[in-house]
Amino acid sequence: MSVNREAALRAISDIVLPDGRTLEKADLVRAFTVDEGTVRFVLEVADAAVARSLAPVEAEAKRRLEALPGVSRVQIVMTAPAGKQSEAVRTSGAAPSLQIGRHPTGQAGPQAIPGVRNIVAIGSGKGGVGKSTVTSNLAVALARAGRKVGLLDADIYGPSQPRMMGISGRPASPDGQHIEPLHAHGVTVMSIGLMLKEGEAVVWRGPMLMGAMQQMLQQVNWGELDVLLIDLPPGTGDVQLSLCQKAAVTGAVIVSTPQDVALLDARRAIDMFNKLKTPVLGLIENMSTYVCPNCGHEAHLFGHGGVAAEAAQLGLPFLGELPLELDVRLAGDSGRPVALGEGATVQAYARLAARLIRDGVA
Ligand SMILES: Nc1ncnc2c1ncn2[C@@H]1O[C@H](COP(=O)(O)OP(=O)(O)OP(=O)(O)O)[C@@H](O)[C@H]1O
Repeated sequence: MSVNREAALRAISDIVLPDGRTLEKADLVRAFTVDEGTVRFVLEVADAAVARSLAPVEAEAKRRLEALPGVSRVQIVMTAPAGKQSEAVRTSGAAPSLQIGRHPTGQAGPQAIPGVRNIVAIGSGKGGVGKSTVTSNLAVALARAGRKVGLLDADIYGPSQPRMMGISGRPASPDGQHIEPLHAHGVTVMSIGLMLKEGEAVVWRGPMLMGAMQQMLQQVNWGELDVLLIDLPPGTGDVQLSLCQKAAVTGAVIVSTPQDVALLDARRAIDMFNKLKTPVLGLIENMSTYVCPNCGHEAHLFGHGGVAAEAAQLGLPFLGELPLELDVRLAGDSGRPVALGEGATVQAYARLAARLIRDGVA
């Protein structure tokens, strides 16, 4: 049996603070989530002294929540709002170094981003299958097809879009509240990697990731977009969860190589999106065929057709296959995605872009 979010929130709402207000009245609870028996939330406090005075409140909240049937774990993070982070406080992970903005705030449900017509998440079960490469090239192909495209690099554990799209430098925030995205190859780009010190995000836990994702979605000046592509980290973790909880995601595209092991992980990713009630728009086979640049011989290094077969079995659209080609990697490494040029791979990306436009999701 699992407890629902509202019941869990209700259980702590009337805890009385030292100043006589209830927890609900004081509005200190942020990013309250219940996930398979784990309750997590942030107690946002003014400074370290207030945090100390609230220790009994934290203990009481933990006690009450742990007493609820179906709750196996309670994680409470006490932290100061942005701008007060140096005085802070005690957290179960490091505070986000997005110095502008705020910690995660309560939100009724998934929200649209003003001006953004579609949000398409690009995911994969396994790392290294080419998800970021596909995202950058698809973004360029959609821009070449005349669409207004945004690209959010949410791969906090290995943000590669700055390199692939050829952008660098910390994005500006003239008002201290909103982040100005960068622009490259006709695409509006933001990477969480540009806002972090190296290695920082790896210690973050659920609430911190959630806050950072919320900022990337809602505080970046995305402008008018036909589609915002989101390059997710591989696997099925807190970023995916935060995204689908915070943003009205149009759907997810899954990238896989044809290998069985990659497909197995892709199935897990699909299962996660199904659980999060995010439609899966289809599957893409990357590194499908290798054409020798010298003799033109075709080889299938990772097998071929496995993703199409998997899509058919799952009753999902197969969106297309993309060849394994040296130029793809070289272009990615040089910051100029291969889709900016001409040739067979470029046409494959153009077909993929046309398909998403035709399906009304880009
Ligand atoms: N079709 C392709 N042909 C040649 N090289 C490719 C192709 N797709 C991806 N690569 C290369 O494979 C490597 C991994 O690709 P990429 O970083 O896009 O994968 P990923 O799934 O996003 O990985 P991560 O798990 O790190 O997020 C990169 O060096 C990239 O240039």
